[in-house]
Amino acid sequence: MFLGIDIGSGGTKVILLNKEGQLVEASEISYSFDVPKEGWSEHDPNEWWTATLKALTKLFEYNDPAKVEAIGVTGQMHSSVLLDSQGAVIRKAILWNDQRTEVECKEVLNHIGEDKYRTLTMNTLFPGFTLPKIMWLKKNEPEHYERISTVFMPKDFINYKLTGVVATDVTDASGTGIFDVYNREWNSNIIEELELNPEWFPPLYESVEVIGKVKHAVAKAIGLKEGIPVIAGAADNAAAAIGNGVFKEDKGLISIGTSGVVLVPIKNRPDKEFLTKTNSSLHIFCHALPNTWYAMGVTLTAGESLKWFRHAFEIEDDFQSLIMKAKAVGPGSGGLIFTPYLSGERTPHNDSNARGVFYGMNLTHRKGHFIRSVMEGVSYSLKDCHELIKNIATVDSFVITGGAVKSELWSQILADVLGVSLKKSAQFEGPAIGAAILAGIGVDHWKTPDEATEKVMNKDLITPNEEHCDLYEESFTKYQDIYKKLSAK
Ligand SMILES: Nc1ncnc2c1ncn2[C@@H]1O[C@H](COP(=O)(O)OP(=O)(O)O)[C@@H](O)[C@H]1O
Ligand SMILES: O=C(CO)[C@@H](O)[C@H](O)COP(=O)(O)O
Repeated sequence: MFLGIDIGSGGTKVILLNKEGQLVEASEISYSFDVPKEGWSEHDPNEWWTATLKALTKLFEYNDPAKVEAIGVTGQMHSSVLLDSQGAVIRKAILWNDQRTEVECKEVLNHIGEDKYRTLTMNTLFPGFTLPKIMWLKKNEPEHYERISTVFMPKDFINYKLTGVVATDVTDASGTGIFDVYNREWNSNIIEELELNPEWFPPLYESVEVIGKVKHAVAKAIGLKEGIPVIAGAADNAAAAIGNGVFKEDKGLISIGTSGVVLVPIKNRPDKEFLTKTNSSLHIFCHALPNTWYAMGVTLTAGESLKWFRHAFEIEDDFQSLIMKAKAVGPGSGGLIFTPYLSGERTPHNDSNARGVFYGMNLTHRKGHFIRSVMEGVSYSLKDCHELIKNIATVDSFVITGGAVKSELWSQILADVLGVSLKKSAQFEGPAIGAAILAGIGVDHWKTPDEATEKVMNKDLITPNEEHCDLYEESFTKYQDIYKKLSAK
């Protein structure tokens, strides 16, 4: 069996995949990230490790850990884990949806030159990326900056706890802002220009490469056999794509987890000419198989918008009961429109000051209208991403994954808003499954992801309802107008 571990933003998920690619068991330990200030988000990496151990204890309650043959870890992207020279965590990780570094992004882009920076990395610099966080620390927390010995991502930290090896992979390095996505290597130009220490950035691997073996003490504590290989693993969106068989340009992935993404593999290696056709709010990153790349639009607060709504209004109902209330309301939520910019937005606005709005409230609106409008608003934001992706890739079909896939209504709303058929993944633990598949490839059990996924990818097809599509098309225009009218940009 192969073990997949996913350090999600809302919980750590662990899964076991058998050698036929079937999901044997899954377990999750949920948590929430800290929001110490408006626009900030942080999480203690040690909590991710504790959650991993707890989730594994649950997973192995009725499964034999000695049957695990390889391990793949994945996790949220960009969230900076900083270690000192003793391997201790210096401070809480600053997460992918943190917006504190708008000034540092501008400073870096001014220093290097915006066009040059984009050519060097294939991307613009978003506040959630790792580089501006390092620059922020230099200015605001010099006592922490001085202690930095390693900069890596959440899944790399778990790999380090498992193996003692400091490493990262090309998919996560892509989201640091210090990485040459075209050549799949650290960008020495940026490192030199910004006077960063090149030793902070770990040795690079392709996602499927083995970085080391589980340490004796850890193997003993979990009950694993001695010497189990751990692969480098991949960023969560790349892993989710692999877990859903999305690694060629014919198929795309849409995910609604804490964040929302629209992802398509790119046909050819992305070059300067490709960049001229590509909106700069899209991400161009290395994919999890050697010599492959993808383009991605990101909505920062997707599933998290519904979670926020539940907390903000102290609603006791679970997601299922909450969504029942939305079901009773017709498409369009009686004219109520929500913009999900609760922690700024990347695609299409790249605006850390964008904020959420409920627009069009009237005396007829009830709780169900608000819940449905949140689900619709998140879907509109993914339509914004989809529109930009359509300009650069022709994709025959999209698979939908993430926690929101548990809801039939949300999946249908998304199909109606986008006006495209969606294949709904049978499993919502896409990233963890993808990590386990990559582990299977890493130890030569499978050659390609579809050898693992073809038997298990039973996906329901969700076809859009044409009447609803027309209505949503009109609401989408109003949704876009809200940002245009209220934006401070
Ligand atoms: N039963 C459900 N119905 C609809 N949405 C759900 C349900 N359970 C969870 N979600 C949504 O899924 C999100 C979490 O998705 P998940 O993929 O687990 O996120 P992450 O990987 O970021 O931790 C929640 O924020 C919530 O909006
Ligand atoms: O920042 C991004 C992608 O660039 C996010 O997609 C994070 O990778 C978090 O993912 P989830 O926890 O929502 O899966």
